[in-house]
Amino acid sequence: MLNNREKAIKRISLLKKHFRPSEDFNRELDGCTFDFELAAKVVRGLRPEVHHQVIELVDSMMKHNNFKEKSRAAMRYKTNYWVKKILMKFYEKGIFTPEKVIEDPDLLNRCTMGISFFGGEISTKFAVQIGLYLKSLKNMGTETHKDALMKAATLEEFGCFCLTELGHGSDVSKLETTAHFDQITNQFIFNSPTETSRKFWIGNLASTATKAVVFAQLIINGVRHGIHGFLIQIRDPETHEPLYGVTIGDCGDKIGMQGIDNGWIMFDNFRAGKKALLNKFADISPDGVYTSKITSKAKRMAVQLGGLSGGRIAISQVSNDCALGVSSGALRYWAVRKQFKSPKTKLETRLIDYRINHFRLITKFARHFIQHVGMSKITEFWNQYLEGGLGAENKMTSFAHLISSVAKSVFTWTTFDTCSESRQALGGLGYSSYNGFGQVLAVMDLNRTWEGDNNILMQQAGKLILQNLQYLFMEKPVMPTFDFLTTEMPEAEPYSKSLDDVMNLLELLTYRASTLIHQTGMKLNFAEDKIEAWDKLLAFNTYPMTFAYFDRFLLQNYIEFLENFSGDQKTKEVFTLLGVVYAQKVIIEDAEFFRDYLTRAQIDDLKETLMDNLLKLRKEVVGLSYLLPFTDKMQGALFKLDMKPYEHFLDFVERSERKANIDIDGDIIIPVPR
Ligand SMILES: Cc1cc2nc3c(=O)[nH]c(=O)nc-3n(C[C@H](O)[C@H](O)[C@H](O)COP(=O)(O)OP(=O)(O)OC[C@H]3O[C@@H](n4cnc5c(N)ncnc54)[C@H](O)[C@@H]3O)c2cc1C
Repeated sequence: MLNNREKAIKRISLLKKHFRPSEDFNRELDGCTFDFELAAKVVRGLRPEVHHQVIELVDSMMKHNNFKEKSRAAMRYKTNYWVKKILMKFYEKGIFTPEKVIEDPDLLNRCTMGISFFGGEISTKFAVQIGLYLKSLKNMGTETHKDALMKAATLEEFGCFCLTELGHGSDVSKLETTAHFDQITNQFIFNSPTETSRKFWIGNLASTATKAVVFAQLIINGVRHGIHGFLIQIRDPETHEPLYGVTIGDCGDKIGMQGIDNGWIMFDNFRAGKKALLNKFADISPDGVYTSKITSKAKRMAVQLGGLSGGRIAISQVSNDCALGVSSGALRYWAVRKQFKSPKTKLETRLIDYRINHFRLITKFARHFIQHVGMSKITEFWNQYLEGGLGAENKMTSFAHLISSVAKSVFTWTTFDTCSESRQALGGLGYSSYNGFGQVLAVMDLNRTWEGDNNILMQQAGKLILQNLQYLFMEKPVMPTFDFLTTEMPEAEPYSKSLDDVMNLLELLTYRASTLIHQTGMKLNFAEDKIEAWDKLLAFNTYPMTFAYFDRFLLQNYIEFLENFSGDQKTKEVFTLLGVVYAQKVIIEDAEFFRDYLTRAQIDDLKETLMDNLLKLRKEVVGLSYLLPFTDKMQGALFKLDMKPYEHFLDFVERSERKANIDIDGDIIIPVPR
């Protein structure tokens, strides 16, 4: 029988040819009480096998993680190079086919997001080409646009997704770009009437794309029909020059994502044929009459853009993976790094053995682990929604929007926070670019803004949560995950059950979610000026309610995961402990809410229990960090799986000195002026 250490070595050896672990690795893995192989199988099973295949294939293709020492131009060149190389390899190996990508662009989008640690730019470029451009052609286009779909899937044509303008990003109903239909020539005439109507921030636009999906106000005979999507050629396929009537520029330097060519575009009486309209949800008849089954402009826009929220699911996944990877790496480093002698043992203490550090990072690791399990359920919901087809009649539409919005907000906010704490956890060495934090923090920062700014998404999610309360009073069925809600607000009464039991913790989180939903609903209902009240209630009512709903959902889902786990008792205990720590921290952070249920003494006891639980987790957590599907090339220099941080870090530093003017993987020489 292999012990945990040997099982872990066997698994890592599959990814890494010569895995020679340090003594620290041996000690940490020997200390774990759970069954490594079983737990790894369970964690891996949370994702379709193709996710792992993609990571393993890309891992085998890369020489090094691309830590940046490159110019913007070199980064862009490398990004395009790798996107093409990786996709063609997927096709060659049969992991995907162009037809499969067209059929299920969300799957490729999520899989390629999973490789973001090889380079955030590479996965973002896939997201722009597949998750935005190809998917909008699929969702909004018809037979007419089939050819462009195939060219997008094979990368014969690169495209971009032009929604945001300089003046408006969140409120896209106010976009200013116009598309007048000219009935005489049967053409659309595109214009950017103001400076603020310039499409801005558009990925792939500055130098890559020849085609664009452009969102503009459709105007026929002076009548405005709202925002519609159009597919247009923007550059000459031979010369790559912008077409007549199109001006394209570069958005310039950014605080990250240098490998993505974000650009701006303006139109001056640019003409495109009638086929440019992506006409699944609206069309123009041969005699120039506008037709659409969806009568409301707002609904039409929501349906057109709705399917794109799959990008939010992918961002949620990649963010949480990143947080798990980074916090795991920091915990491994802490298991090696020592500072200060213990007055008791007279030996230097490992950073991971300080109790404050348990609180700093093990609590975060636990949350991201619970979110990791939650992600699998959220993806399941998303796939159910897609099965219903896009359109106003799909009953899952509102729920899909709710769950993707709140997941994206919570996962990206918690990830940014975890990355920042992990950077600090590495002390001064965390500031070296070879540990990847510059890139990671920049990307995770961006994830909070694009695909819908988190604050906007929280408002939209809040509205949809409250809709469920209304449904209950109207005796209509509620959305999935709202079974806990009733027309009665829970009575607040002293709670005497154990706070170290995951089911009891769920009970408390259920009271909290249910009470906050009722309280917010009531305040809005009784407000004289509902618009004013909505704005005022966001900070102390709607946001806390939305977080509370999601915290509860995550725990409920995690308990289902535990109930379905059929392995040994010890492994189950460790998994349970993660859930308990997650929920205890949530309750302590919102002790103010629980004051009607829990006395001050109970909260103080809970804090002690949490610290004791963290101590128990301390001996498991480094082993747990190896369960996750991360490969060595994804890790920063200090995070390597063999737990020899100084060796790897110095290797990076020395290589960088030797090759100060050479790209880290030795491919491009960047001339240094002498
Ligand atoms: C690197 C990068 C790449 C991008 N790529 C693309 C792309 O390929 N295609 C594309 O179309 N777009 C792209 N975007 C644009 C991105 O989607 C938008 O920036 C984003 O949706 C936010 O819009 P905004 O910048 O207009 O912010 P704003 O809407 O101006 O928001 C600014 C702040 O105001 C807050 N706010 C706004 N409205 C309200 C309100 N009602 N109540 C309270 N607070 C509010 C927001 O929460 C935010 O914090 C990209 C952006 C970046 C930075």
